[in-house]
Order: sequence, then C-alpha cells, then structure tokens
Amino acid sequence: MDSKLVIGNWKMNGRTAANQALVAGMLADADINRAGVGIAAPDIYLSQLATMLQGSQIAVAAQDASRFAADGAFTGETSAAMLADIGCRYVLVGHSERRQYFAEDNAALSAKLQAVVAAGMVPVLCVGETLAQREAGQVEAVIGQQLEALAAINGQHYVVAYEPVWAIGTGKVATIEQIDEVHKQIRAVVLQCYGASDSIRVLYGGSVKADNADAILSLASVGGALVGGASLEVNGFGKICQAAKKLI
Ligand SMILES: O=C(CO)COP(=O)(O)O
Repeated sequence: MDSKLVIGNWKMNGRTAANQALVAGMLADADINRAGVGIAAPDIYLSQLATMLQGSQIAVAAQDASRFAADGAFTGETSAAMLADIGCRYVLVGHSERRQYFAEDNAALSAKLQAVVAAGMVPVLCVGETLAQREAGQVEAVIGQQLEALAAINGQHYVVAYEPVWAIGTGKVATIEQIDEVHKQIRAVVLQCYGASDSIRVLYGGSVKADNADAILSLASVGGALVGGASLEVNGFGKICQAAKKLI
C-alpha cells in the first residue's frame, strides 16, 4: 500500500538562492523527504531541483510539457523527453492556469499526455470547473469533457487532480461533501471509460493548507493533494505531507 501523494506546485515562483533554502528545509523534514511527495518547479529550476533532490525520496515534477514530442524547430518549448532526461517523474498537464492563459484544449492536452507517457513519466491531468459552471449545475458535464483527453492514454499509468478553479489561490476550499462527490464521479468515469485500475489516484487541489489537509486527505476518494501556495513554505507543507501519510 502507498501513502497518499502530495505534489507541491510552485507555479511561477522561485529564485536560485531561495530554492536552495526552501529545498534544504524540505530535505531536513522527514514528513516531506519521503516517497509520495513531489515538487513541481518552473522548468528553468528543474535541474537545480533534480540535483538537490538526488538521493532523496522527493520526486521531481514539471508543470507542463510541450505537445510536440520530437526534437526540432519549436522555439521556447521543453519536450517531455527533456524533462525525463533531467529526472522528472511527474508532469502536470492541463492545469487551469494553462487552460485559462494559454488556451489549452483537449487536442493539445491529449498530445501532451501521450508525450509524457511515451517519455516514461506519469502525467497528472488537472480538471475542474469555474464558479459560473458550478452555479449553472455543469460540474459533471465540464469535468466529463475534460477527462476525455485521457482517451489518448487509455490504460496507461496516470493521475488525475481535481482543482475547482474557484478554490485555487482564493482561500475558498470546496466542502468535504463537494470534494467527495466530484472525486467519486471522476473515479467512476475513469474506471469505466479510460482503462484505469481500481487504484487510480485522484488528487484534490485548491487552497489546501495545514489546517484543512487532515479532513480532506482522510477521505477515501482522495488519493492525495496538489498544493500551490502552501508548498512555498516548509512548515505548512510539512504538515500537509504529514496528514498524507495515511495509506490508500
Ligand atoms: O493550483 C493549485 C495547485 O496546482 C492550487 O493552488 P493553491 O493551493 O494556492 O490554491
């Protein structure tokens, strides 16, 4: 049995010296420095992270990968093969900020999922509804449509993260009932449609903090957490990782 998976998503934050201090703090914390914890840093700092995490238990994760798998004339892009080459284990795909600011649709996300799997890493497909979609009763339909990207990697090893857009960086956390309901829906869809095994992990993300991690992570339908703001600080992240030590 594995413990629940916690991935810290630094988003577009970090500088060489600050990363050094933050990661040193994480390596010294036994709740963080263990299997089942990952850090997703900006591409430019992934090599620094990989070097620092060498020999540790913490996995290196990327926040995105190019939809183009082969090397070539794609200025500004970082391929999945490059991420694998520097030691990444997980890659976030379709984070709501990528969908919002970079217009990523299912065609692009399917290509990214395939590229990540082909490079031997585990994609973490992020899904979630906006507040307007929730208020219009469209949660199941929106997430069902977002999950269709998984058809491109049917039966492969992947993780799904449920991140309601209205709960990201807002301090508004979905209720335990809302989280449980959507996670059960996601699990049912992926088990039925996309070749997932019973052990499919669905992470929750959206204002996960030290003080709510225990309640969220104790849900059987929650396979871990995708943590934004709280992953930029050792103490809070350590408490979240401690709450995630439960078995799934
Ligand atoms: O988007 C998120 C993680 O990918 C969640 O961010 P916050 O934890 O800052 O709400």
